[in-house]
Amino acid sequence: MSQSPLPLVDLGHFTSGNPVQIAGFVGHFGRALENIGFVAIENPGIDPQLLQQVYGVAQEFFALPTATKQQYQDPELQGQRGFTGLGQEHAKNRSIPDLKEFWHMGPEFAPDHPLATAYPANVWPKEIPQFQPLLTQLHQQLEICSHALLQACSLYIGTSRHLLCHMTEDGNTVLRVLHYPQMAEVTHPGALRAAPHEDINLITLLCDATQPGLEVQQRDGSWLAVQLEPGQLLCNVGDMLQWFTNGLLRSTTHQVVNTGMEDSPRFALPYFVHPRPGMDLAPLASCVAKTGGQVRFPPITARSYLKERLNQIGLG
Ligand SMILES: O=C(O)CCC(=O)C(=O)O
Ligand SMILES: [Fe+2]
Repeated sequence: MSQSPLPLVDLGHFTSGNPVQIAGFVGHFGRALENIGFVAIENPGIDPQLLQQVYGVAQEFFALPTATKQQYQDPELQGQRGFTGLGQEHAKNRSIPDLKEFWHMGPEFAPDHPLATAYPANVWPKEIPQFQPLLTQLHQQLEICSHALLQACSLYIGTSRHLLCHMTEDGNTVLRVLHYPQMAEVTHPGALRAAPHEDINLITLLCDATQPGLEVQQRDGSWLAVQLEPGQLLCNVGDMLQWFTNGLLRSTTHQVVNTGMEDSPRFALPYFVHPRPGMDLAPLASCVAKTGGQVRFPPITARSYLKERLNQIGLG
């Protein structure tokens, strides 16, 4: 396992830099997504105090009795909103479930919005009144950050600056509050906190987790342990963006390891950016040109792609 750091870029150079800094950001960010698929972001615009408050309510929620948490697990929602307990999600082609439980929240729409009934409504734990406002605030800050990163990505892949943002407008973007319990609480031999997997969506933003454990697979197969500095955020490419860019940008395998019974509980906050369900993910011509001219993936809507992939991981 290697410890060399991931590429690091400063989002301030993109959002308030001069033209040279903007171009530098686009180049560094894009090349990192192309080479490793993961990049650390300095100055992501996420309030560190808010992040600590969110981890505080996450700790409070997951410390509730299992029966209380299960009130927020609706089998009809198949994990798309509210609580999902231990033993549910597993990586693709793997039967042993991951050692994690989580909470999902999605976008909120006004009742007269055309997509108001397209996604399940959010649910909120009544035991923790601050859960909803804090998560909603974090979701908003992450959305702003994701827009800047998607713009930089669009410029890098040679399309109009707003194309990827436009694709994600009213998409089913989900904030996941993850809890990996202390190992002594679980018994499944061979299970990992998160088995090797690739994310399904366009890009993922990962706030700094409360404990180490995340590892990214490098091109030579070795695992790189990721350790962010406080205030940094990770961005990685998901399979939908790899598809849409004809493989130019790399959806990299990653995992969360547990090293022993003494592991502390770990909390993490991935934000999975999704396109609108009707968007076609057929590879973009500019990316086909940059990847040798052969179209590698057929057209498919984000809706069909997601449905198939959720089925493969026990959430569909
Ligand atoms: O816990 C982490 O740091 C990463 C989680 C992750 O990769 C996922 O939920 O897809
Ligand atoms: Fe992931």
